[in-house]
Amino acid sequence: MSDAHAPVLRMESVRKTFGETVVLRDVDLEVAPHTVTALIGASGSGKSTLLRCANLLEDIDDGAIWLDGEEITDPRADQDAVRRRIGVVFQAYNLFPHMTVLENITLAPRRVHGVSRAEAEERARELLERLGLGGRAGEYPDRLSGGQQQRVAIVRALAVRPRLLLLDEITAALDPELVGEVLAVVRDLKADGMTMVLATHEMGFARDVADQVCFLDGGVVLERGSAEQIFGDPQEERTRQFLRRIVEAGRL
Ligand SMILES: Nc1ncnc2c1ncn2[C@@H]1O[C@H](COP(=O)(O)OP(=O)(O)OP(=O)(O)O)[C@@H](O)[C@H]1O
Repeated sequence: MSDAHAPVLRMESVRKTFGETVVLRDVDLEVAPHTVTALIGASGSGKSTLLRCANLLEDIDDGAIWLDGEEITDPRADQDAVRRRIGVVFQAYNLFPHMTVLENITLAPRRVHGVSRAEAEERARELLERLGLGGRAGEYPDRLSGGQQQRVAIVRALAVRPRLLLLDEITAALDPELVGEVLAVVRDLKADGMTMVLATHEMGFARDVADQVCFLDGGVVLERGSAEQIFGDPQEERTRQFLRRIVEAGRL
């Protein structure tokens, strides 16, 4: 697509069921280039499933999804090629314990993208430096803190130069004092213009960093808007209730 303003990701009327359970219903989403979309909502509201559908890790039951104007849910779409354009970071870092940081990061560029070892290592070292991990390339993951491991997982996702980055609760497994360093990385990536969709329980962070906030409730995007609007002037009672509970829990 040549239109610089066309959505990077678009979902239309997406429905996802697991057996009898409808997990996403009629989900519409548009993610503009160089923006951050935060998915918020109670546990089980469908945030992770939405991200997994966007990356084709889950098949959808109805609706359609486009990446850069190409319908990726079209059965003729090359799913592997689509996944190569989307970086994903999960709550669990999923680093290979028997590989060094550098090997973890260069695996996909070399094996999947056919990048030469020299080029893959150069890019990896550049990213490690940028994310404050210069000097860690030769370490094994278990020698790193949770926050450092998660930053390595982010570097690994960035190493293939993704068009879109999906971040699923990337701070959920971290000790509170390590959360900040990972969120700082997301802020930096936003400043660099990376397009991101993130599911998060870190409301303060969502309010600060997101251009668009979607509140999910029972698999429906019940309310969406700017961070200012959703956190400052929510229209739906369910959104107000959710945010009230967050405030009461001292998490906003
Ligand atoms: N593979 C699966 N099989 C059956 N049900 C599933 C599966 N994955 C998710 N679900 C169900 O789908 C619903 C939405 O789950 P999902 O993980 O997307 O929610 P979430 O908003 O990301 O929750 P959390 O904030 O706890 O991560 C839940 O009811 C969950 O039990």
